[in-house]
Amino acid sequence: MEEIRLKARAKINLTLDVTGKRDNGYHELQMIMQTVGLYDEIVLRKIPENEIRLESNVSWLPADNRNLAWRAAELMRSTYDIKEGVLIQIDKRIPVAAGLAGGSADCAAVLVGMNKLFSLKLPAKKLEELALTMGTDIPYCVRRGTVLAEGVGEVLTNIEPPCPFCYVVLAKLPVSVSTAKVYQSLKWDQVEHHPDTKGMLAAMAEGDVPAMGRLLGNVLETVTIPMYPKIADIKESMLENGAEGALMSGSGPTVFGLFTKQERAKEAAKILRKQFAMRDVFVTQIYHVPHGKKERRTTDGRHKI
Ligand SMILES: C[C@](O)(CO)[C@H](O)COP(=O)(O)OP(=O)(O)OC[C@H]1O[C@@H](n2ccc(N)nc2=O)[C@H](O)[C@@H]1O
Ligand SMILES: Nc1ncnc2c1ncn2[C@@H]1O[C@H](COP(=O)(O)OP(=O)(O)OP(=O)(O)O)[C@@H](O)[C@H]1O
Repeated sequence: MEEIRLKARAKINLTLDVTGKRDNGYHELQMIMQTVGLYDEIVLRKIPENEIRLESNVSWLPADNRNLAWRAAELMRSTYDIKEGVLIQIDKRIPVAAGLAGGSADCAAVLVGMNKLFSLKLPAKKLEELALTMGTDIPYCVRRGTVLAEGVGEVLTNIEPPCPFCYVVLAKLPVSVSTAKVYQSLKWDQVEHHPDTKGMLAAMAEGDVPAMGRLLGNVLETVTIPMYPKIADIKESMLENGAEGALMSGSGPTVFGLFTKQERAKEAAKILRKQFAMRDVFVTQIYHVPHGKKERRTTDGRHKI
């Protein structure tokens, strides 16, 4: 196999609670994470030169070891003594520094892709371990689906049945948020409203999207909304325009809304684009990871996952 094509999908946090802080500054989390349909497309290709090359459609995105996708390829090459080089092409669609784990998703996809491209046959658990050395969201991005994430984000429990299907509108203000700064500014022991994680798990088990909408919660909103009050206005607009619930994802600034009807989601997206002069508004949906899905070959011999 010379080339592999991958979809690196974005995540949303249906709940995000902080329950403590470790001596090293990292926070103890309890969050329900969910993959959505929006993805970056990544092609990995073997090249004869003993190096990693990275190209993307975003001119200002770093193409060296500052890029998490580059780092993933390098980690696999050095750990497993791979002599061949790799070209990474990223067609970026997930907004950057948005709370959607775009960089983490690219990184995870490259780990999965290198494992296949070089027939390393590493189990998913090993890929999740390698992922954690590069970022706390990355093990989840290797796993994907509906997952309860605890610890600093790396203790993962699959949730069965997964989140019920619904439409998701993502709306990102044209500002970038630093995850590190948000956590540094969080007064975790003064947070008054913690999300009801158990309640959310029960609502998901019932397949009750309206109840899920009422139970969405993210304590990082207490930091990011005062920085960008328009986030609260976007949430309100989503609710006025038919969302069952709306919440900031991760450290923000992206707001997501859950919709049971595709038409209403499309209409809300149209209104949001206009009302807040936002370009980054997407209508997507809950993504379910296919169970036991076999690798598929495209007609030209490339692999798809
Ligand atoms: C906000 C979330 O996206 C929710 O899913 C994640 O918790 C953040 O995941 P991430 O972007 O992969 O974060 P990392 O790259 O591991 O860490 C960025 C910074 O966030 C802070 N951080 C991260 C995770 C955590 N449990 N506690 C923290 O305080 C640390 O200061 C760290 O320097
Ligand atoms: N492949 C990549 N795609 C996007 N950003 C990347 C990538 N590699 C490194 N980065 C850097 O990572 C930083 C955060 O980008 P990212 O899009 O992952 O943020 P995020 O969506 O807030 O992530 P999270 O939700 O995990 O906190 C940016 O400053 C960006 O320059």
